[in-house]
Amino acid sequence: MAFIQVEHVSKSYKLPTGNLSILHDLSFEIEAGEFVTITGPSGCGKTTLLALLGALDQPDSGTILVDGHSVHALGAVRAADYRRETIGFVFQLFYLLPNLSALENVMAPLLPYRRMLGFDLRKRAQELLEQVGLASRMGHTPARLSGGEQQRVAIARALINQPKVLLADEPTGNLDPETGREILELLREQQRQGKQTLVMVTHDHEIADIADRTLSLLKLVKAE
Ligand SMILES: Nc1ncnc2c1ncn2[C@@H]1O[C@H](COP(=O)(O)OP(=O)(O)OP(=O)(O)O)[C@@H](O)[C@H]1O
Repeated sequence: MAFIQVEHVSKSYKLPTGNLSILHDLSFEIEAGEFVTITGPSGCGKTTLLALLGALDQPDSGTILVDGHSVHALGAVRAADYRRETIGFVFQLFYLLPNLSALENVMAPLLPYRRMLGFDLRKRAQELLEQVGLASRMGHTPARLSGGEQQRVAIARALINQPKVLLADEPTGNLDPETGREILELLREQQRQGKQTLVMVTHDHEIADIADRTLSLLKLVKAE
């Protein structure tokens, strides 16, 4: 069985004017450890698909299995457990907490569970910041970091729970080309080391070219 199995998934959004149908009977598989990019025209549903894989939202119909577990119809608590245990998210706009230091941002997702963890959270966060090249910036708040450095913090944060799956939504979209390449290499290196499955939404064909595989979505948005 494939590590990620998406079968006959459809998704629409309810608007005051009616339903906006985005994904239609979508099926695909992703193997463990693969680096897959999702491409397609603006508005075709790439971010929506990533949200479904991360159980941030639910499909109208169809099934999504990740590592053998159904994730398409989880309640809020189990969805949060699934994300904490299995998923690391990296976003285009970083979404770091502005009043926290880099170190505190990396620790933040697991801070409420600190006493239940079988490891030293602060030590792991420090190690991750070292791995992403920010050993000397741990005490800085996001405002004192460049865009590339902020994305490095966000990558360390995504890795704090040692996720099996990394979901990245245009992680280089807000960076200049050179910094974007560095961030991509970093993500790739971390993914190889951690043997994670990496699913990345991107508009950048160069990124799609270095991925193991690309899923191209068509724009089939329909108002009903
Ligand atoms: N929560 C929501 N409620 C209503 N409509 C939404 C919602 N989220 C997304 N949409 C609409 O669904 C469509 C798909 O959005 P989505 O963000 O998944 O596309 P995308 O392919 O990631 O686009 P882009 O490349 O521009 O980021 C768009 O028309 C968007 O306006």
